[in-house]
Amino acid sequence: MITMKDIIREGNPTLREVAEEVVLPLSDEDIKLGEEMMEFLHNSQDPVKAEELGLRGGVGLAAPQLDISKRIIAVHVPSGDLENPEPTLSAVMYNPKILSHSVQDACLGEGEGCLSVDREVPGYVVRHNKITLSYVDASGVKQKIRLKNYEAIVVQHEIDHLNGVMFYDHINQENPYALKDGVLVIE
Ligand SMILES: CC(C)(C)[C@H](NC(=O)Nc1cc(F)cc(F)c1)C(=O)N(CC(=O)NO)CC1CCCC1
Ligand SMILES: [Zn+2]
Repeated sequence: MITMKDIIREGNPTLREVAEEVVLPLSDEDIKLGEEMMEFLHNSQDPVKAEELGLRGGVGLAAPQLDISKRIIAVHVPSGDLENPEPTLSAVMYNPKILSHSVQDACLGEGEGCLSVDREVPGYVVRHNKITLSYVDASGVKQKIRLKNYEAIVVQHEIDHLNGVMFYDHINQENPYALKDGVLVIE
């Protein structure tokens, strides 16, 4: 079972590598890894388990964060209201690829953090507001989906990890809260 000790932190060179595409058909090993990554996200969002296991509440995870330089990500975005337990996005994605994106950019009003970064790095992380994404799912089926707003931000944050990019690479050094006209701030 994945816990925080399995997650590498900034400074580990693996976080700056470009990860390798996963070979298809998916191996049992890669399928199992995806399941474990999703289990981590579920556990991390369960107050009892997160407390027991000392987990930070995670919404996404990329294989390079486990020191495995493969193009695998897991995302689990809760719906946000307790009545509706259905997550708005929950998927293990193999070889995810952004096919196209909106001209419209967006950022989280709160800025971003990272499970591999044990410090606050303030500032806006400007990303695409909408993306069209292809990936292979855990059943080996090629999927093509469109995402926007928070879900799109999460997936872009995870795909960055597959390309050795950290969220703070996007922050404007001169003025971390500088915003070009028209960037949507997502609260
Ligand atoms: C770094 C951390 C603060 C833990 C961040 N979570 C988060 O922003 N909020 C959150 C946590 C939940 F459990 C459920 C929920 F809906 C929201 C996160 O998981 N990531 C993922 C990560 O580090 N992947 O490598 C960072 C987010 C910043 C923007 C998108 C992902
Ligand atoms: Zn991260």
